[in-house]
Amino acid sequence: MTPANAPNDSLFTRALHSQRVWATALPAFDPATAPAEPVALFRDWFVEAAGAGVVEPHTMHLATVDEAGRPDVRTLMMHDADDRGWHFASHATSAKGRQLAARPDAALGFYWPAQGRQVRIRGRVATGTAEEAYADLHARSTGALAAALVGRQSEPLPDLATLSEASDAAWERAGREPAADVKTWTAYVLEPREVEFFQGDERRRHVRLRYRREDGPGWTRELLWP
Ligand SMILES: Cc1cc2nc3c(=O)[nH]c(=O)nc-3n(C[C@H](O)[C@H](O)[C@H](O)COP(=O)(O)O)c2cc1C
Repeated sequence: MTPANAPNDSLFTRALHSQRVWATALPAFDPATAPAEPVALFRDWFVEAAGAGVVEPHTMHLATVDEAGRPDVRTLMMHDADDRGWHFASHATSAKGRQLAARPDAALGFYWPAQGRQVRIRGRVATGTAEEAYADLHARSTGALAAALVGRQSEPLPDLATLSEASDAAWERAGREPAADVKTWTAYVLEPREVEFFQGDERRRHVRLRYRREDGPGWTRELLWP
């Protein structure tokens, strides 16, 4: 540690050491009452997270691997969760798009701190049709369309002025041409093989319930040591 870093390091250390998890009243979770299908439980927990005021409960982490097997992760918006799986959208030409095209195995993670709840999902990502991508692109705000119209996601950007110019042009076009298409915009669905629900507990007796399925339709359920 150099002297120049000392004040910042001590602020950092104090801030870090003052943090707590599972220090509030948390809901009880009885796995014996859990439904046979994980998506039903996920949808219940999502409604409860939104109702409890969890900030942006629809954001999730998507983990992929690149062609060399190196993991990558980023935050995305969940667009739906249904019998097919967990839906999201992005550019096929982005890093994640290229990684998923080469290796469609992926994982998602949600964390809802107000309730001490985590959900982890593993499976394969299927690519939706062009019609699904178009519908997704136009289901949301002008800002979402403008952001997609900017394109070139994950390419190196020479400077912020270049982004500002491209963004202004995209906002202008999104307003003038609300039906504009973005060919690289792609709808994806992660089809789950494993879904784990984690209910945190103040005394660290966390409850973990994992659903698993192979190729058949039914799910098996098992508890895991925390
Ligand atoms: C809260 C939040 C939501 C995001 N939602 C999306 C999204 O739905 N789709 C998307 O392509 N990128 C989204 N991003 C940006 C991604 O995290 C990421 O920067 C981008 O997709 C490029 O990732 P890649 O280089 O791994 O492909 C979001 C970022 C944040 C912080």
